[in-house]
Amino acid sequence: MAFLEINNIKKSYYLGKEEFPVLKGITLDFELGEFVSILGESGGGKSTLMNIIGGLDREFQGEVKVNGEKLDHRNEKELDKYRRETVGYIYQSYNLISHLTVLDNVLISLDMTNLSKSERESRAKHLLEQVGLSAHIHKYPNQLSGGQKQRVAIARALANDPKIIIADEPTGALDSQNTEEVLKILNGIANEGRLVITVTHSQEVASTGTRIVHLIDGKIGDEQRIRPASSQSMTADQMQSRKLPLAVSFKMALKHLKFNFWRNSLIAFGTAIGLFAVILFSGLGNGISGYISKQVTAMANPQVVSVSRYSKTTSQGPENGAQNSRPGGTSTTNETKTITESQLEEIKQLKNVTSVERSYTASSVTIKANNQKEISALTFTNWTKAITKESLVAGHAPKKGEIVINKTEVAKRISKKNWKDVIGKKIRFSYVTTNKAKQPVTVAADVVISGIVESSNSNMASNYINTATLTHALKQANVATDKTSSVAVKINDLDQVNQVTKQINRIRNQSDKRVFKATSVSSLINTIKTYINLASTVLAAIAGISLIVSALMIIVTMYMSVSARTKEIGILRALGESKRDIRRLFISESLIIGLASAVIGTLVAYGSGAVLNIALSSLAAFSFVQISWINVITVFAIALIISLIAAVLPARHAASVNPIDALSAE
Ligand SMILES: Nc1ncnc2c1ncn2[C@@H]1O[C@H](COP(=O)(O)OP(=O)(O)OP(=O)(O)O)[C@@H](O)[C@H]1O
Repeated sequence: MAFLEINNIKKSYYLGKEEFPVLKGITLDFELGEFVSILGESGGGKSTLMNIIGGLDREFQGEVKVNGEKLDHRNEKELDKYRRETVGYIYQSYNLISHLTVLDNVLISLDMTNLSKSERESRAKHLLEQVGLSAHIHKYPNQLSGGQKQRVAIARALANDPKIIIADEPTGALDSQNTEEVLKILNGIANEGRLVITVTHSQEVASTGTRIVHLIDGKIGDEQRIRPASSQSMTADQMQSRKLPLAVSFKMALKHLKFNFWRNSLIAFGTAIGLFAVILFSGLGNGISGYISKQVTAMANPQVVSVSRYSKTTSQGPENGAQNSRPGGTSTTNETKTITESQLEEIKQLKNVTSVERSYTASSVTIKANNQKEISALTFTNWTKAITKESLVAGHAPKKGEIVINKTEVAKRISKKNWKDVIGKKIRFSYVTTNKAKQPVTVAADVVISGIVESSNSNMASNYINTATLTHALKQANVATDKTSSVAVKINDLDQVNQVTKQINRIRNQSDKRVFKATSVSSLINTIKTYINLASTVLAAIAGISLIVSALMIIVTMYMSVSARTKEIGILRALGESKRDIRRLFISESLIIGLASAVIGTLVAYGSGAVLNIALSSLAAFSFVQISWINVITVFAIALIISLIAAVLPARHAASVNPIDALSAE
């Protein structure tokens, strides 16, 4: 039984409906140790026959039997394995992969074997030494002569220790000296006990083999035995083939990206711009919301809810004490509803409420320091838990008999330059209001300045007097202290603030009317944060549009890469790589570009964030750009998803290329 049998092979090409028969029933037997030359005129179907024998062509009639077993050419995976294990190719045009070194070109085949890394490398070096190329293993194909290239191709064809070597015009592009050397090597290969089948036009080449087969008009003409086949049998197979591991596809992708380093770096940079913008805008959003909540919580305690009476007409309820209301709950201009003791109790009973303080507001207040002019038209409120210590720029919160004054409104007017020195000074405040008998009275007291606040909100009362001191002065003037329009409600847990605020707002009286209007700073912060989030999301979305451009860029690059590398795809398929391996190769390339651009985008965003923070530090001692881990992870995820999506179509296209057409690509 012959090692390779081909029986009644028929193959036609079709142009439209017109049939062009090329092979018209070819039957041949081949033995191991033979060096068979197939001679025939140009266009006679020699390459077509080689593609069928080599397992590249699946569209034919007839059968190919290897070692007595029929090759199922309908089964693509079986053919991949056959090419990987049994066949080695040598072409007229060498078909080396230009971006891989000589050594790497030989290693591609070996990557599909079960040899260890060091075994693969030493075998590749050994094969290159056998063909006399030891000194050239780190060169790229374009740095070699034609004869050297063909010897690399021979070393590569032998790498996986195949039983069959198919050589399609192996000396067609070589001068006589190189031709002689290559023929010697091929004869040596046959003598080792392999089957060498070569296609040639040259009678000289043909006559160096063991047998010549003439192909005439799509059929076998005469056959000529020149000498007997080598009787040497091949040593038992040391190697077994394996599917190409993912890591190898990844490494090959890296090598190709390295080969076209600048072009690929530009693409990665282009993609990185969009990612950078997304990450920076998100970081800016984080920073600004952080800044605003810091500012707001510095102004007022977020754990305190300000409660006033609910009124439909004045739905803009007073915060932190009504501006237009007078202490004692009486008002000269407007009938503002006051909070009674029992209503205050009702709030006190609510869960999570730790204390309720009345908020007294005094307007048109006059103060006088020793030997100084009067300062008038001021607004005072009592110091409640709603006011934070952070709002103090100097001194401490007012204890009994003390007051905290506003920096610009009062302190600087008392002492322009040394405004901090006013702390400890005694002042007298006074204002006119109505007493319980609705008579105008003056409320006055001597107080010591304990601290200074800087209010950034001019609408807010910005001088704070100790509560006990104020109520004492009110009582002395016979002004009611149990009816105010506003109270400060302290809640024990920041997380409960919104819940309690809602609860207070839901309280209804006997006639089912809403009683209170509660506002908390945390709800204000939340509202502001929502707006900032919205703004930064819109900005990030705009940046996202540039990501679409990036994705298109990767798609175009990948498509260009596929068409520029059609031949490489053909070579890899001929070496036994499957469609899946080709797909993985291109997807890996795209993923690496995506990953690189995410790294670049993140680094540039961190860098420019730091620069922005320094530039903005004159505005406030705060980092306005705060890039979080979530931002970084999101951007990496976006980059990987984009590059994956961008690679899918080109990679599928690459995998679907017919290997024969790919090999004949220019
Ligand atoms: N994909 C194809 N579609 C249509 N016709 C084809 C195709 N490939 C080859 N042919 C035709 O089939 C015939 C045989 O081609 P093949 O390449 O096998 O010849 P060959 O004997 O190897 O020629 P040469 O010695 O010039 O390389 C030629 O006439 C060629 O034009």
